[in-house]
Amino acid sequence: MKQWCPVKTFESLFAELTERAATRPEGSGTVAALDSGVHAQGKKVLEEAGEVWIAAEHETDDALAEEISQLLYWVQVLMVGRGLTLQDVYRHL
Ligand SMILES: N=c1c2ncn([C@@H]3O[C@H](COP(=O)(O)OP(=O)(O)OP(=O)(O)O)[C@@H](O)[C@H]3O)c2ncn1[C@@H]1O[C@H](COP(=O)(O)O)[C@@H](O)[C@H]1O
Repeated sequence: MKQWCPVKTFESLFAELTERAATRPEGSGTVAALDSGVHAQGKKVLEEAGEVWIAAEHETDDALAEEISQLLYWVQVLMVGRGLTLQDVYRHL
């Protein structure tokens, strides 16, 4: 039988990463990403942004979507690391 798989959203991923930061489960890549510090996180944001740009110019829609998902993840890691909430960002939209 096929397992039910909830759809992940920007908000639910942020909640998941916030929970990882609080509980620090063993083997979590997010915990390692948070521990790597703001300088390393910022470099990942830039790297993923560059990959989004390249994918937008040269790759398929699906490849572009995957790169965008990675950019969103690293932006969220940076936010959680700095202690920003979604509301801190949304109030500027
Ligand atoms: N959505 C993500 C996610 N997106 C990107 N990444 C990480 O970001 C890195 C992407 O950087 P790289 O570009 O170096 O990765 P790559 O494998 O070389 O891929 P390409 O960009 O070259 O295609 C990978 O190492 C991934 O581990 C993510 N790591 C985790 N998540 C989600 O975050 C949640 C918590 O994850 P854990 O903390 O690992 O439990 C889970 O829902 C995960 O699905």
